[in-house]
Amino acid sequence: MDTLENIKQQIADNDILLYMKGSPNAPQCGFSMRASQAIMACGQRFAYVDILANPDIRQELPKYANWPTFPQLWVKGELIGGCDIIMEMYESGELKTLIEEATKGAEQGE
Ligand SMILES: N[C@@H](CCC(=O)N[C@@H](CS)C(=O)NCC(=O)O)C(=O)O
Ligand code: FES
Repeated sequence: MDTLENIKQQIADNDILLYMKGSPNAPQCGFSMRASQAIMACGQRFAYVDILANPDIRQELPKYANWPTFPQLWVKGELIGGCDIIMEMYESGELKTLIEEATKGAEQGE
């Protein structure tokens, strides 16, 4: 599968998906660390892709997303944003609501 198809598949298959540097348990950059910790604090399972281990995705996703940096949080096929937006939404409580809503859909078998 080519990289763009792979990206589209990942976004379609995972209701909550974080593209990041490293993993939630071993983030490789402060921006990815803060973003993954905020999402973990919302208490739901989420998928992630380590873009340091996938340089083709690191190169292609910013063009597809029209968003130049990592991390990138995608919920239900839509780009939510990067670290700044994730932290703002976390602090206002919006992130928890968004993540919980996205998980509810999955439980109903959508
Ligand atoms: N203000 C950004 C900070 C993220 C950022 O600047 N990321 C940089 C450094 S980790 C990046 O992804 N650069 C492109 C790259 O490393 O491929 C946000 O809110 O997410
Ligand atoms: S890897 Fe240097 S700022 Fe993210």
